[in-house]
Amino acid sequence: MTKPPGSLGVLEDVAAQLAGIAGNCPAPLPAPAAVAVFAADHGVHAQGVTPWPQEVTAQMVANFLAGGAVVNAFAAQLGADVVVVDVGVATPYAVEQTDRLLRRSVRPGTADLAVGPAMTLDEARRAVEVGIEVATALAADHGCLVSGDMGIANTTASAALICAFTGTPAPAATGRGTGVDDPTLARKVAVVERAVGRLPGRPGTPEEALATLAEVGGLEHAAIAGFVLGAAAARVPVLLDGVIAGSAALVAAALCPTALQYALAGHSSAEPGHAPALRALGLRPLLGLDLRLGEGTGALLALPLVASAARALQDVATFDSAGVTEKN
Ligand SMILES: Cc1cc2ncn([C@H]3O[C@H](COP(=O)(O)O)[C@@H](O)[C@H]3O)c2cc1C
Ligand SMILES: O=C(O)c1cccnc1
Repeated sequence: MTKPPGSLGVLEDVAAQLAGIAGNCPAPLPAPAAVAVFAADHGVHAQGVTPWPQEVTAQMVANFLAGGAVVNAFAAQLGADVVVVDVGVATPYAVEQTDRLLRRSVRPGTADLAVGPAMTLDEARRAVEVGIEVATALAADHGCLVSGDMGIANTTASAALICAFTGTPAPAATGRGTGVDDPTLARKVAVVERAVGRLPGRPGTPEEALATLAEVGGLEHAAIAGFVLGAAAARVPVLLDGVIAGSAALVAAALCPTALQYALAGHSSAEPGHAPALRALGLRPLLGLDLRLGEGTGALLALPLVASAARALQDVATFDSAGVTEKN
Protein backbone atom coordinates (compact mmCIF):
# COMPACT_ATOMS: atom_id res chain seq x y z
CA MET A 1 0.00 0.00 0.00
CA THR A 2 1.22 3.52 -0.85
CA LYS A 3 1.98 4.61 2.70
CA PRO A 4 4.82 4.03 5.13
CA PRO A 5 4.48 0.62 6.82
CA GLY A 6 2.59 0.89 10.12
CA SER A 7 1.41 4.42 9.43
CA LEU A 8 -2.24 3.52 9.94
CA GLY A 9 -1.50 2.35 13.45
CA VAL A 10 -4.36 0.50 15.10
CA LEU A 11 -6.35 0.54 11.85
CA GLU A 12 -3.77 -1.83 10.36
CA ASP A 13 -4.56 -4.32 13.12
CA VAL A 14 -8.26 -3.83 12.45
CA ALA A 15 -7.79 -4.42 8.70
CA ALA A 16 -5.77 -7.57 9.36
CA GLN A 17 -8.39 -8.79 11.82
CA LEU A 18 -11.19 -8.20 9.29
CA ALA A 19 -9.26 -10.11 6.64
CA GLY A 20 -8.71 -12.95 9.10
CA ILE A 21 -12.41 -13.00 10.00
CA ALA A 22 -13.44 -13.16 6.35
CA GLY A 23 -10.63 -15.55 5.42
CA ASN A 24 -9.98 -13.19 2.56
CA CYS A 25 -7.72 -10.22 1.85
CA PRO A 26 -8.91 -7.59 1.31
CA ALA A 27 -11.85 -8.19 3.62
CA PRO A 28 -15.36 -7.17 2.55
CA LEU A 29 -16.62 -3.85 3.87
CA PRO A 30 -18.39 -4.26 7.25
CA ALA A 31 -21.70 -3.25 5.69
CA PRO A 32 -24.56 -3.11 6.03
CA ALA A 33 -24.38 -3.07 9.82
CA ALA A 34 -27.10 -4.14 12.19
CA VAL A 35 -27.30 -3.23 15.86
CA ALA A 36 -29.24 -5.62 18.06
CA VAL A 37 -30.45 -3.99 21.26
CA PHE A 38 -31.00 -6.76 23.80
CA ALA A 39 -33.50 -5.61 26.42
CA ALA A 40 -34.19 -7.17 29.81
CA ASP A 41 -34.93 -6.30 33.41
CA HIS A 42 -33.16 -7.03 36.67
CA GLY A 43 -34.48 -8.20 40.01
CA VAL A 44 -31.59 -6.42 41.70
CA HIS A 45 -33.47 -3.21 40.89
CA ALA A 46 -35.25 -3.86 44.22
CA GLN A 47 -31.99 -3.07 46.07
CA GLY A 48 -32.10 0.59 45.02
CA VAL A 49 -29.02 0.42 42.78
CA THR A 50 -30.38 2.91 40.23
CA PRO A 51 -32.67 5.95 40.48
CA TRP A 52 -34.62 4.93 37.36
CA PRO A 53 -37.90 3.03 37.58
CA GLN A 54 -37.88 -0.43 36.06
CA GLU A 55 -40.60 0.43 33.54
CA VAL A 56 -38.11 2.69 31.71
CA THR A 57 -36.73 -0.49 30.08
CA ALA A 58 -40.09 -1.20 28.43
CA GLN A 59 -40.65 2.47 27.61
CA MET A 60 -37.27 2.60 25.89
CA VAL A 61 -38.15 -0.51 23.88
CA ALA A 62 -41.10 1.46 22.50
CA ASN A 63 -38.80 4.45 21.93
CA PHE A 64 -36.27 2.32 19.98
CA LEU A 65 -39.09 1.04 17.77
CA ALA A 66 -40.40 4.56 17.23
CA GLY A 67 -36.90 5.67 16.21
CA GLY A 68 -36.51 8.15 19.07
CA ALA A 69 -33.45 6.92 20.99
CA VAL A 70 -29.81 7.94 20.62
CA VAL A 71 -29.02 4.56 19.06
CA ASN A 72 -31.58 5.33 16.33
CA ALA A 73 -29.96 8.70 15.61
CA PHE A 74 -26.48 7.20 15.34
CA ALA A 75 -27.74 4.25 13.28
CA ALA A 76 -29.51 6.64 10.90
CA GLN A 77 -26.30 8.63 10.50
CA LEU A 78 -24.48 5.42 9.45
CA GLY A 79 -27.24 3.62 7.56
CA ALA A 80 -27.30 0.81 10.13
CA ASP A 81 -30.38 -1.27 10.93
CA VAL A 82 -31.72 -1.41 14.48
CA VAL A 83 -33.50 -4.47 15.85
CA VAL A 84 -34.78 -4.81 19.41
CA VAL A 85 -34.67 -8.19 21.11
CA ASP A 86 -36.80 -8.62 24.23
CA VAL A 87 -35.02 -11.33 26.21
CA GLY A 88 -36.80 -10.51 29.47
CA VAL A 89 -38.48 -7.12 29.83
CA ALA A 90 -40.57 -7.16 33.03
CA THR A 91 -43.16 -4.47 32.20
CA PRO A 92 -45.75 -5.14 29.48
CA TYR A 93 -45.56 -2.74 26.56
CA ALA A 94 -48.00 -2.19 23.74
CA VAL A 95 -46.27 -1.67 20.42
CA GLU A 96 -47.22 -2.67 16.95
CA GLN A 97 -45.45 -5.88 15.98
CA THR A 98 -42.76 -5.29 13.35
CA ASP A 99 -39.86 -7.38 12.12
CA ARG A 100 -37.59 -4.99 14.07
CA LEU A 101 -38.96 -6.37 17.36
CA LEU A 102 -38.04 -9.93 18.30
CA ARG A 103 -40.03 -11.14 21.27
CA ARG A 104 -37.83 -13.81 22.80
CA SER A 105 -38.51 -13.30 26.49
CA VAL A 106 -36.97 -16.06 28.61
CA ARG A 107 -38.54 -14.72 31.82
CA PRO A 108 -39.91 -11.30 32.83
CA GLY A 109 -36.66 -10.03 34.35
CA THR A 110 -34.12 -11.86 36.49
CA ALA A 111 -34.48 -12.61 40.19
CA ASP A 112 -32.60 -10.37 42.64
CA LEU A 113 -28.92 -11.35 42.33
CA ALA A 114 -28.27 -9.74 45.72
CA VAL A 115 -30.07 -12.55 47.50
CA GLY A 116 -29.82 -15.59 45.21
CA PRO A 117 -29.30 -16.83 41.66
CA ALA A 118 -30.47 -14.34 39.03
CA MET A 119 -31.78 -17.17 36.87
CA THR A 120 -31.59 -20.92 36.41
CA LEU A 121 -28.91 -22.62 34.32
CA ASP A 122 -31.55 -23.51 31.77
CA GLU A 123 -32.74 -19.89 31.50
CA ALA A 124 -29.16 -18.68 31.08
CA ARG A 125 -28.60 -21.24 28.33
CA ARG A 126 -31.84 -20.25 26.58
CA ALA A 127 -30.93 -16.55 26.67
CA VAL A 128 -27.48 -17.35 25.22
CA GLU A 129 -29.26 -19.27 22.47
CA VAL A 130 -31.45 -16.25 21.68
CA GLY A 131 -28.29 -14.25 21.04
CA ILE A 132 -26.87 -16.97 18.81
CA GLU A 133 -30.15 -17.12 16.87
CA VAL A 134 -30.27 -13.34 16.36
CA ALA A 135 -26.62 -13.16 15.25
CA THR A 136 -27.08 -16.05 12.84
CA ALA A 137 -30.14 -14.43 11.26
CA LEU A 138 -28.59 -10.95 11.00
CA ALA A 139 -25.31 -12.30 9.62
CA ALA A 140 -27.20 -13.66 6.60
CA ASP A 141 -27.66 -10.15 5.20
CA HIS A 142 -25.29 -7.91 7.20
CA GLY A 143 -21.54 -7.47 7.07
CA CYS A 144 -21.15 -6.25 10.64
CA LEU A 145 -23.03 -6.96 13.85
CA VAL A 146 -23.19 -4.37 16.62
CA SER A 147 -24.14 -5.16 20.22
CA GLY A 148 -26.62 -3.01 22.12
CA ASP A 149 -28.31 -3.26 25.51
CA MET A 150 -31.21 -1.81 27.45
CA GLY A 151 -31.97 -2.83 31.00
CA ILE A 152 -32.39 -0.57 34.01
CA ALA A 153 -29.94 -1.74 36.73
CA ASN A 154 -27.82 -3.71 34.30
CA THR A 155 -24.55 -1.98 35.25
CA THR A 156 -24.85 -3.77 38.62
CA ALA A 157 -24.98 -7.20 36.98
CA SER A 158 -22.17 -6.12 34.63
CA ALA A 159 -19.95 -5.20 37.58
CA ALA A 160 -20.69 -8.54 39.26
CA LEU A 161 -19.76 -10.46 36.10
CA ILE A 162 -16.54 -8.47 35.72
CA CYS A 163 -15.54 -9.16 39.34
CA ALA A 164 -16.39 -12.82 38.93
CA PHE A 165 -14.49 -13.34 35.67
CA THR A 166 -11.47 -11.06 36.21
CA GLY A 167 -11.03 -11.05 40.00
CA THR A 168 -11.32 -7.25 40.09
CA PRO A 169 -12.44 -6.08 43.57
CA ALA A 170 -16.05 -4.81 43.66
CA PRO A 171 -15.16 -1.15 44.43
CA ALA A 172 -12.90 -1.02 41.35
CA ALA A 173 -15.46 -2.59 39.00
CA THR A 174 -18.63 -0.89 40.19
CA GLY A 175 -19.54 2.53 38.83
CA ARG A 176 -22.26 5.13 38.77
CA GLY A 177 -24.14 3.68 35.80
CA THR A 178 -26.75 6.22 34.76
CA GLY A 179 -25.20 8.63 37.29
CA VAL A 180 -26.08 7.43 40.79
CA ASP A 181 -25.26 9.38 43.96
CA ASP A 182 -22.75 8.33 46.64
CA PRO A 183 -25.16 6.37 48.88
CA THR A 184 -26.51 4.48 45.87
CA LEU A 185 -22.98 3.69 44.68
CA ALA A 186 -22.12 2.34 48.13
CA ARG A 187 -25.22 0.10 47.99
CA LYS A 188 -24.21 -1.11 44.54
CA VAL A 189 -20.71 -2.02 45.68
CA ALA A 190 -22.11 -3.92 48.69
CA VAL A 191 -24.58 -5.79 46.49
CA VAL A 192 -21.86 -6.75 44.00
CA GLU A 193 -19.53 -7.86 46.80
CA ARG A 194 -22.23 -10.01 48.38
CA ALA A 195 -23.28 -11.61 45.08
CA VAL A 196 -19.74 -12.39 43.97
CA GLY A 197 -19.01 -13.73 47.46
CA ARG A 198 -21.49 -16.57 46.85
CA LEU A 199 -19.53 -17.83 43.86
CA PRO A 200 -17.15 -20.77 44.29
CA GLY A 201 -14.31 -18.91 42.54
CA ARG A 202 -13.15 -17.74 39.13
CA PRO A 203 -14.92 -19.76 36.42
CA GLY A 204 -12.54 -21.93 34.42
CA THR A 205 -14.73 -24.24 32.36
CA PRO A 206 -17.68 -23.38 30.09
CA GLU A 207 -19.97 -25.04 32.66
CA GLU A 208 -18.63 -22.79 35.40
CA ALA A 209 -19.00 -19.76 33.13
CA LEU A 210 -22.67 -20.55 32.51
CA ALA A 211 -23.21 -21.10 36.24
CA THR A 212 -21.58 -17.73 37.02
CA LEU A 213 -23.75 -16.02 34.40
CA ALA A 214 -26.88 -17.61 35.91
CA GLU A 215 -25.89 -16.60 39.45
CA VAL A 216 -24.98 -12.92 39.00
CA GLY A 217 -25.66 -11.97 35.36
CA GLY A 218 -28.58 -10.71 33.33
CA LEU A 219 -30.66 -12.04 30.47
CA GLU A 220 -29.30 -9.41 28.05
CA HIS A 221 -25.75 -10.27 29.16
CA ALA A 222 -26.45 -13.91 28.31
CA ALA A 223 -27.93 -12.97 24.95
CA ILE A 224 -25.01 -10.68 24.08
CA ALA A 225 -22.60 -13.50 24.95
CA GLY A 226 -24.52 -15.68 22.49
CA PHE A 227 -24.52 -12.84 19.94
CA VAL A 228 -20.69 -12.88 20.00
CA LEU A 229 -20.64 -16.67 19.58
CA GLY A 230 -23.14 -16.49 16.71
CA ALA A 231 -21.21 -13.74 14.92
CA ALA A 232 -17.99 -15.75 15.21
CA ALA A 233 -19.66 -18.89 13.90
CA ALA A 234 -20.97 -16.88 10.93
CA ARG A 235 -17.52 -15.32 10.38
CA VAL A 236 -18.87 -11.79 10.70
CA PRO A 237 -17.18 -9.09 12.80
CA VAL A 238 -19.03 -8.05 15.95
CA LEU A 239 -18.52 -4.56 17.34
CA LEU A 240 -18.94 -4.43 21.10
CA ASP A 241 -20.42 -1.47 22.95
CA GLY A 242 -19.66 -0.56 26.58
CA VAL A 243 -19.52 -2.21 29.97
CA ILE A 244 -22.57 -4.43 29.49
CA ALA A 245 -21.12 -5.85 26.26
CA GLY A 246 -17.67 -6.11 27.83
CA SER A 247 -18.97 -8.14 30.74
CA ALA A 248 -21.00 -10.33 28.39
CA ALA A 249 -17.94 -10.88 26.20
CA LEU A 250 -16.13 -12.31 29.24
CA VAL A 251 -18.83 -14.98 29.34
CA ALA A 252 -18.46 -15.62 25.60
CA ALA A 253 -14.68 -15.90 25.96
CA ALA A 254 -15.08 -18.47 28.72
CA LEU A 255 -17.56 -20.45 26.61
CA CYS A 256 -15.38 -20.31 23.48
CA PRO A 257 -12.07 -18.38 23.68
CA THR A 258 -11.53 -18.16 19.91
CA ALA A 259 -14.90 -16.38 19.46
CA LEU A 260 -13.31 -13.15 20.69
CA GLN A 261 -11.09 -13.07 17.60
CA TYR A 262 -14.23 -11.90 15.78
CA ALA A 263 -14.89 -9.06 18.23
CA LEU A 264 -13.78 -5.43 18.28
CA ALA A 265 -14.27 -3.05 21.20
CA GLY A 266 -15.95 0.09 19.88
CA HIS A 267 -15.10 2.34 22.80
CA SER A 268 -14.03 2.52 26.40
CA SER A 269 -16.96 3.32 28.67
CA ALA A 270 -16.72 5.72 31.59
CA GLU A 271 -17.92 2.82 33.77
CA PRO A 272 -14.82 1.65 35.73
CA GLY A 273 -15.37 -2.08 35.21
CA HIS A 274 -15.00 -1.76 31.47
CA ALA A 275 -11.22 -1.30 31.46
CA PRO A 276 -10.41 -4.48 33.45
CA ALA A 277 -12.90 -6.38 31.29
CA LEU A 278 -11.23 -5.23 28.07
CA ARG A 279 -7.79 -5.98 29.52
CA ALA A 280 -8.86 -9.53 30.34
CA LEU A 281 -10.30 -9.90 26.84
CA GLY A 282 -7.20 -8.48 25.18
CA LEU A 283 -9.32 -5.93 23.30
CA ARG A 284 -8.23 -2.39 22.59
CA PRO A 285 -11.10 0.11 22.49
CA LEU A 286 -11.18 2.16 19.29
CA LEU A 287 -12.68 5.29 20.86
CA GLY A 288 -12.50 6.97 24.25
CA LEU A 289 -15.28 9.54 24.52
CA ASP A 290 -16.40 9.10 28.15
CA LEU A 291 -19.70 7.70 26.93
CA ARG A 292 -21.86 5.90 29.47
CA LEU A 293 -25.11 5.28 27.66
CA GLY A 294 -25.21 1.77 26.22
CA GLU A 295 -27.85 0.87 23.58
CA GLY A 296 -24.97 0.20 21.15
CA THR A 297 -24.13 3.90 20.77
CA GLY A 298 -20.38 3.69 21.43
CA ALA A 299 -19.97 0.71 19.15
CA LEU A 300 -21.86 2.44 16.33
CA LEU A 301 -19.61 5.49 16.58
CA ALA A 302 -16.60 3.24 15.92
CA LEU A 303 -18.17 1.69 12.81
CA PRO A 304 -16.76 4.33 10.39
CA LEU A 305 -13.25 3.54 11.65
CA VAL A 306 -13.73 -0.15 11.02
CA ALA A 307 -15.20 0.58 7.59
CA SER A 308 -12.31 2.89 6.74
CA ALA A 309 -9.79 0.21 7.71
CA ALA A 310 -11.49 -2.23 5.32
CA ARG A 311 -11.83 0.42 2.62
CA ALA A 312 -8.13 1.29 2.78
CA LEU A 313 -7.18 -2.33 2.26
CA GLN A 314 -9.53 -2.54 -0.72
CA ASP A 315 -8.84 0.78 -2.44
CA VAL A 316 -5.32 1.98 -1.71
CA ALA A 317 -2.88 1.45 -4.56
CA THR A 318 0.31 -0.53 -4.14
CA PHE A 319 3.71 1.06 -4.77
CA ASP A 320 3.89 -1.02 -7.95
CA SER A 321 0.45 -0.16 -9.33
CA ALA A 322 0.77 3.56 -8.59
CA GLY A 323 4.38 3.86 -9.71
CA VAL A 324 5.52 5.22 -6.36
CA THR A 325 9.14 4.64 -5.43
CA GLU A 326 9.75 2.47 -2.35
CA LYS A 327 11.96 3.71 0.50
CA ASN A 328 15.68 2.98 0.35
C1 LIG B 1 -33.65 6.93 29.60
C2 LIG B 1 -32.52 5.92 29.59
C3 LIG B 1 -32.03 5.44 28.38
C4 LIG B 1 -30.98 4.53 28.39
N1 LIG B 1 -30.34 3.92 27.37
C5 LIG B 1 -29.42 3.16 27.87
N2 LIG B 1 -29.42 3.21 29.20
C6 LIG B 1 -28.44 2.51 30.03
O1 LIG B 1 -28.65 2.72 31.42
C7 LIG B 1 -29.06 1.54 32.10
C8 LIG B 1 -28.01 1.07 33.06
O2 LIG B 1 -27.74 1.98 34.09
P1 LIG B 1 -28.14 1.68 35.60
O3 LIG B 1 -27.45 0.40 35.98
O4 LIG B 1 -27.63 2.86 36.38
O5 LIG B 1 -29.64 1.56 35.67
C9 LIG B 1 -29.28 0.52 31.03
O6 LIG B 1 -30.61 0.48 30.66
C10 LIG B 1 -28.38 0.98 29.92
O7 LIG B 1 -28.72 0.43 28.69
C11 LIG B 1 -30.40 4.07 29.56
C12 LIG B 1 -30.89 4.54 30.79
C13 LIG B 1 -31.95 5.45 30.82
C14 LIG B 1 -32.48 5.94 32.13
O1 LIG C 1 -20.90 1.33 29.33
C1 LIG C 1 -22.09 1.34 29.07
O2 LIG C 1 -22.53 0.82 28.02
C2 LIG C 1 -23.08 1.94 30.04
C3 LIG C 1 -22.65 2.69 31.10
C4 LIG C 1 -23.58 3.25 31.96
C5 LIG C 1 -24.92 3.03 31.74
N1 LIG C 1 -25.33 2.29 30.73
C6 LIG C 1 -24.43 1.75 29.87
